[in-house]
Amino acid sequence: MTDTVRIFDTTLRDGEQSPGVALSTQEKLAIAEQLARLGVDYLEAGFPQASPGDFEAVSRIAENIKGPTITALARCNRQDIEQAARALEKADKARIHVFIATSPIHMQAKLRMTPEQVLERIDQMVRVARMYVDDVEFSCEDATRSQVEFLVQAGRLAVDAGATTLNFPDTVGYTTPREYFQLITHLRKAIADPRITLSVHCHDDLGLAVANSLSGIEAGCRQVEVAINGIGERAGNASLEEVVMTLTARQDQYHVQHHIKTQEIYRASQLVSQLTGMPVQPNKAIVGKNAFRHESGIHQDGMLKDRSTYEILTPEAVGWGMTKLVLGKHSGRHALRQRLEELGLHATPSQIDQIQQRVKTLGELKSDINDQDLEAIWQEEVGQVRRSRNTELVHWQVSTGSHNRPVAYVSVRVGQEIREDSGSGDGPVHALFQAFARALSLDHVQLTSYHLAPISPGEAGLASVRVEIHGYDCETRGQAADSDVMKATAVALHEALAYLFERVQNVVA
Ligand SMILES: CC(=O)SCCNC(=O)CCNC(=O)[C@H](O)C(C)(C)COP(=O)(O)OP(=O)(O)OC[C@H]1O[C@@H](n2cnc3c(N)ncnc32)[C@H](O)[C@@H]1OP(=O)(O)O
Ligand SMILES: CC(C)C(=O)C(=O)O
Repeated sequence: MTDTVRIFDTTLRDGEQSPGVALSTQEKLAIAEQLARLGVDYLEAGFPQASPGDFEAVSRIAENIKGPTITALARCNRQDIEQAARALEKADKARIHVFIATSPIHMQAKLRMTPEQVLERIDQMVRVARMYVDDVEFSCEDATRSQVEFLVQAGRLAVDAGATTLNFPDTVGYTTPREYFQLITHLRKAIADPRITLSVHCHDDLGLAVANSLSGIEAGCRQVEVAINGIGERAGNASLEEVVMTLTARQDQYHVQHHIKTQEIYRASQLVSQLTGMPVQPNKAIVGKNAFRHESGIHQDGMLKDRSTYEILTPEAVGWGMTKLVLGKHSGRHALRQRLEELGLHATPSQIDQIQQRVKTLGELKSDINDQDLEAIWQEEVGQVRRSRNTELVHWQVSTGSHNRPVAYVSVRVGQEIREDSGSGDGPVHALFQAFARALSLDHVQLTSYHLAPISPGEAGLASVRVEIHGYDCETRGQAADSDVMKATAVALHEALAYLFERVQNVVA
């Protein structure tokens, strides 16, 4: 029998706890689709009790994403667990993940509970979770600063109450590989129940999250909790790509299998970076821009003679450099369909027509359309990051220069009605924002964030624009990609303001 480590992805839960990150439901669905394609075993979709938005996102993912077991986080209280169960109702495979802190500092200072009260709560709440699902994970938050015998007690109690996975997180990134190995080895022997999966969840405060996770696996954990690009609370979580590729490249050391389709890693990394607005550092292992680039002469000479002189992994293994056909303005539908299929992206004939128009327009500016360009276009035309169809951006125009104040004019269709207006501002983005706000009669709105990032290199490469708008007691976001930065800005502003407009209309109606 093969020994398999289950990959539990928490990009959409702990990953979204990264300061400055707030994903919309559509963006979470787009990431969840890619995580399913990647082959993660468990997909932690969120914390439904945290907000109505989180609840909606978990529910939509549970309903629409097939393959992984969809997981929702809950504190050890009845409301959180019931809310998680409601959000997971439509999932084919569901898990509730309940947690409570077990370290003296967390119990005393944060929970204000005695150890006995914590144990009682674990027993009660794991039982409540089991009333809703058969698959319950229990986590001892701050396990690595907890007393070992208390962890044993908590773990045994959770198992007796029905937990099927026990997770011992290094919540504050405090442990070291050797210490964690010893802790997990002790817990495995003391709890000794072959029906239970032990799990690790490591944070990167000391830069040891991946090393500690691998230590946990060596000590017998068969679930590892990770996030794409290592995003997460504070310094982040162990990165999925680093853990998975270490297990892959060093089979000789770890002797375990996993279910990840490694060729999907690079795409997942790009999508998460684009939608969260968190760039990947160039020297990041596996997915950084420089991860497979060789600069110095001696290295290049070695590479030309035999790639394995300086490459322990091939870029193709993680989905880099798979392009076989060069797409551009002369490409036809066949080539386009084939490339999309190679990338695992499905589109109907009419969607292919729309994508082809976008590819041709971009091809006028850029000689070869790479996979990142194509995926960004697909996401907008077919994928989950598609535009609202209730209002339509008909026309936009912006003018700026050294001697005139930027002015913008926009025209938007709302149902049968065409609404037009103009605006001026300190810069062209502000002018466009004003024009849209006036056209949609949105008086109390503020542009709180504007983020511009290149998607693909080169002068005419696609750029992604993300905006955040505050108004009417709500934060909305818009995102668009285009080689024309102002066009991407107009589409993103329209998307965010159209959402607010529809919300205000619904409230009034
Ligand atoms: C290690 C981790 O990553 S844990 C997950 C962290 N994720 C989040 O916090 C998600 C976002 N959080 C939120 O939206 C909010 O904190 C909410 C909705 C969950 C709770 O909001 P509030 O009710 O306003 O409480 P607040 O966040 O201020 O305090 C947390 C409360 O939960 C209690 N609590 C914390 N963890 C647990 C737990 N695992 N089980 C039971 N109670 C807990 C705290 O003791 C505190 O209780 P108190 O109000 O009686 O003092
Ligand atoms: C809820 C748990 C698993 C967690 O996120 C942590 O301890 O870091």
